[in-house]
Amino acid sequence: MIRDALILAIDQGTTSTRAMIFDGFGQPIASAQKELDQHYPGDGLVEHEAEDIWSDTLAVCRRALAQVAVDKVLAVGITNQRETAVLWERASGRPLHRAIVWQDRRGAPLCQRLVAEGHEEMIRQRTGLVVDSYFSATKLAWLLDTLPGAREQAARGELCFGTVESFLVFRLTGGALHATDATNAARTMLFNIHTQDWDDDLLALFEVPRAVLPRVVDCAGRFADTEATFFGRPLPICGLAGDQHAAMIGQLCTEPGMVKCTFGTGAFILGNTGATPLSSRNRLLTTLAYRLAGTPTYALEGSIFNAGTAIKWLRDDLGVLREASESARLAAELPDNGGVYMVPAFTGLGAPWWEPGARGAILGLSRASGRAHLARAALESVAFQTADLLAAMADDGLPDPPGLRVDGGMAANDWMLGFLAGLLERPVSRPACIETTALGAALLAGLGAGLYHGLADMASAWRDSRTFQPRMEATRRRELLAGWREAVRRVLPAG
Ligand SMILES: Nc1ncnc2c1ncn2[C@@H]1O[C@H](COP(=O)(O)OP(=O)(O)O)[C@@H](O)[C@H]1O
Ligand SMILES: O=P(O)(O)OC[C@H](O)CO
Repeated sequence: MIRDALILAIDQGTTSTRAMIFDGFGQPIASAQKELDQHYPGDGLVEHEAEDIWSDTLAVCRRALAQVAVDKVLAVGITNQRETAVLWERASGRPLHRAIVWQDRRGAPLCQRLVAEGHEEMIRQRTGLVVDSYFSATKLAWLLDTLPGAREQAARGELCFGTVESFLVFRLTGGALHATDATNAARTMLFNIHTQDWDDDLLALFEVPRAVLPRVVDCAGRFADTEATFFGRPLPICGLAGDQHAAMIGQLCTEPGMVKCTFGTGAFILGNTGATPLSSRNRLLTTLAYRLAGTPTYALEGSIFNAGTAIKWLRDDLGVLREASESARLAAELPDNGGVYMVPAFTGLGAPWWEPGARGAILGLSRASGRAHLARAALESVAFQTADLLAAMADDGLPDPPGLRVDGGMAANDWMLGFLAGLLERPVSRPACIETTALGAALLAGLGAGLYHGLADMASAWRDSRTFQPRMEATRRRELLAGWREAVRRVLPAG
């Protein structure tokens, strides 16, 4: 094995674009990052400039590659914010509209119609998803309905739809490859997770012509080379996965019952269910953990739409925090939460409520409440939502997880992880490399390039850095969870 080979991982996230270079042992060698501009053109609307996504990706890759010998780079792995929909011209590569971001709720009326018409159960059975505007299908339908002539052009094969990795692959290969991987496809609400193909009935329901859709590939393989002009020489693209699925790989959650949670803008908990797609009675999603050599491994997922956003909001909009990390110190200053709860439903509530109409609230304020209470309430809200989802997974039959593996920008917060361990009554482990999403993309690319011979061969890439043990009294836990449930009840629409 040539472990001195390097892998370039591209992690195109909601708030930033990163390029990281790893060695064959999963050690980070170089990185570069750029914040991505967010556009909020109206209530519940969230967009990104697809051209920014592209130019930022090129820029960070070049900056990271400048720190290493490019001839040692064996392969490229790409991972991405999922569900975000891009529609572009096949001939020119020009996007027809800003990318519609996963948090965007403009598809909600169409979702309501589909539910009213009785399609919910069929959609759930085939895609594993709850009917919600989070997924790409209603975003694509909106684009095809809104842009003049788009549906006809799409039917003639003149347009390409893709999630962000698909757009990047298209651009990086100079338009040679229009592909998506199975994990990203599984988030569109157009893909049948059992047949592993686009579903004709769903395409008919959303009036999406097959010609606009990318080819669906595995998460690892030799897909295509980047154009030589971008990085000085062609680099083979060998790994593709949605960011939460890449994090499953980066966290080495490769056995049934293993669970990871990534705390970024949102928070996403995935539990590996092996070869079996478990059907949830708690409105969790059935999704792919990954697909290798044509064989899907399934997962249950709970999606929290707003996690780090709450901290970012306190910092950028209210000016309550100077730095995101200050939230840990402030939370630790208080003996308890003082009865203050925050429900950060800025763009509705995700699993298990799926309530696009819910909006955020801060409850229980008194004259004694200060900025420390706000910081603590924001951090606690993320832990409460995580606890709700793990309880739902256990109820759905996921084997009892020994602990939780965490990563993402917010996993740097020791106070939150300690609180979470107490709430879950389980150890919470943070690996040495919390950039597990990028690591997962690199490992998949290494697998596709033949650097690793299988998942077991990658096991040494995961190293524990700190495990937070549960230390919370049972009565306290019960009181806190009761306070949280009451707060959620107050933001859910009546009835
Ligand atoms: N020490 C911290 N404590 C709490 N939240 C943090 C901390 N550091 C970063 N965050 C939050 O984490 C988010 C960034 O995480 P990241 O994984 O980079 O996000 P994404 O991949 O979704 O763009 C931001 O919303 C930020 O507010
Ligand atoms: O960009 P992130 O890391 O917040 O992840 C976004 C998710 O993939 C949305 O489903």
